[in-house]
Amino acid sequence: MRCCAAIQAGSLPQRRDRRHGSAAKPMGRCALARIPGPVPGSPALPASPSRISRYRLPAFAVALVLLVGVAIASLTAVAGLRSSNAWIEHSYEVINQIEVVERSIRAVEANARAYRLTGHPDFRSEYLAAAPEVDRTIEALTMLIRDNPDQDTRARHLRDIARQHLAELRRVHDLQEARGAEAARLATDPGTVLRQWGEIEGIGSQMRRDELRLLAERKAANHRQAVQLSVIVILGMLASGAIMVILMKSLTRENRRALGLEKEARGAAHEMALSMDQVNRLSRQRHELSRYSGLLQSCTTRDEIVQLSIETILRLLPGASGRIYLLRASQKFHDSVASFGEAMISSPDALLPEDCWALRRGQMHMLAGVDRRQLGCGHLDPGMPAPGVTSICLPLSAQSGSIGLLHVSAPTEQVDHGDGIDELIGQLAEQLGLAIANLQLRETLRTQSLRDPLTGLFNRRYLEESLGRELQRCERRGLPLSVLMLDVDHFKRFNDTHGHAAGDALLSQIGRQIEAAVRDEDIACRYGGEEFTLVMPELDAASACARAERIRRQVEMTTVQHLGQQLGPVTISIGIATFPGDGYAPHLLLQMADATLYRAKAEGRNRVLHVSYAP
Ligand SMILES: Nc1nc2c(ncn2[C@@H]2O[C@H](COP(=O)(O)OP(=O)(O)OP(=O)(O)O)[C@@H](O)[C@H]2O)c(=O)[nH]1
Repeated sequence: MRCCAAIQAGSLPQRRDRRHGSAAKPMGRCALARIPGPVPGSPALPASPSRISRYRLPAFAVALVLLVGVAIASLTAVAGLRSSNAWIEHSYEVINQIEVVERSIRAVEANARAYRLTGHPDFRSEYLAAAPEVDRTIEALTMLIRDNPDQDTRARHLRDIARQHLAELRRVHDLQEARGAEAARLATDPGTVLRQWGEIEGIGSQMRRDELRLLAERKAANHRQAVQLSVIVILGMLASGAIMVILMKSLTRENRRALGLEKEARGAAHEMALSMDQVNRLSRQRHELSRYSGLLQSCTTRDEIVQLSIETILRLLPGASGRIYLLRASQKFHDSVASFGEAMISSPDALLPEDCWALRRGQMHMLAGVDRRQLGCGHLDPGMPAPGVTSICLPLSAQSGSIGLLHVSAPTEQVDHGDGIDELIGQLAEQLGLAIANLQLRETLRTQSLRDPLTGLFNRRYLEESLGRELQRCERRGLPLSVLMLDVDHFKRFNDTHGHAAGDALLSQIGRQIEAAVRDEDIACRYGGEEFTLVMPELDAASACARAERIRRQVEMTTVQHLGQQLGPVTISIGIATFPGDGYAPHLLLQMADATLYRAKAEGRNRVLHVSYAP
């Protein structure tokens, strides 16, 4: 498994480009092996929290303090305004009260004078009623301005003058009551009255002016306070508003960043899950391939290898179909030795190497059904691959070169899954090629160890192995078996006359003649030297004699071509022993055939002899 447990930033394994077998685009084969980068399409995020965020709390505190300050300042200013308004009202009250005092003195003065001039009792009543009012209004004025020492002094002075004036009026009134209007008029001192009245007016004016000055000052102070309050409120609101705006912006940015991170985390989790699936699938596939490798070691026949390979291919690609081809001995055609699955793309039973790009180039050739511009192999149906089907041709190679072809077709979505299944099938093909090549090599070696190199016939070892087996088989089935011993007559003389090489050529030719004369089930061997043995299962002595005679005649009629010379002809002698009449065991039959051969030699050579010892 290519996946690693540790997380590595951004390094993904490369997927092979299946169409050309080269490394290409990155794939998420190893999900654990990555920390996902920013999710595509997500807004660019700040790498770290904004600098403002660390001042956010103090900024909130400052904004809060500002708001509280503004509130306190506003309350204080409002209280100040209320107080200043009260003083303004107070000034108006004082001014008004001064007017009231002056009016009350004038009323007393006017009624007293009217009574003196007319003697009408109504004026007298008015005078008597108005006189006490003066004291009350002056007392009220004194109460209003008692906090202002200057005004208080003036008020007291005004009260004294007013009392003196009222006392003068009273004196004149009392005189009028006692001695008549004329006496009162004569007793009136206009100078004193005018002076007192002038003083009263003067004090009143002075008090009014002073109060008007105070009123102006209080109005100005009131205005200042109102302006200050406005400034404080505006500045406070602006400052706290600005802080709030900055904080809002910071929070919005932070929120956006958090949303981005969350989206990124969701994307990463999703990718991780997909990658885990891929890792598991890859692990299963690797396991299948390693199981295949293990079992392949134990396969002893080509059929087992082919069967195991097909089973593994179908485990890796459950919907696949295809064929396995092996190169014929003629080295020309590749014959199909097995097919599997329900063929999605048909390929013939035999094909020439020129028909397949994979065989020509010695590497995988893949065709995806969607792209018809790709080079298609000649052995596939025209118009193939079909849409949605991918065709993969993989050469089976060994050290000696190409020995066959694996053709697999499968649904494109299975092949194009991003987990390198084509690579796995490629590895399987490599192992399949090597396994078949090994098997072929083993068979060749085995054949070589059982064959005589000069004649191509089986050797004596194989004879001993197979004679016992064939004898048992015939015995079980109650059938005869004949053993023929053949020996070239006067071979030493032939050797001596024509040379050892000519002797070899003769032995080789006799071997070919014997091979051509026997049936498939017969076993033709070179027993040693110029001696041959034929095991003929299911053949009785008479039939064996007939066949032996045919061989003898063929050899007798044949000459050997050696170094441009026609040599021979030679003759052979043949001794025959037959089961069950001449023996029950392999070595007994061989001994009997050998003994008969020697007897044939002794009787004159160039003959076939069977001596029946049966009772
Ligand atoms: N060229 C050649 N000669 C062989 C080979 N093996 C054995 N010989 C020779 O075969 C000859 C056998 O001679 P003999 O056993 O005397 O038999 P013969 O000369 O055939 O006489 P008869 O069997 O009695 O007819 C010997 O000279 C061996 O050297 C071989 O592989 N090649």
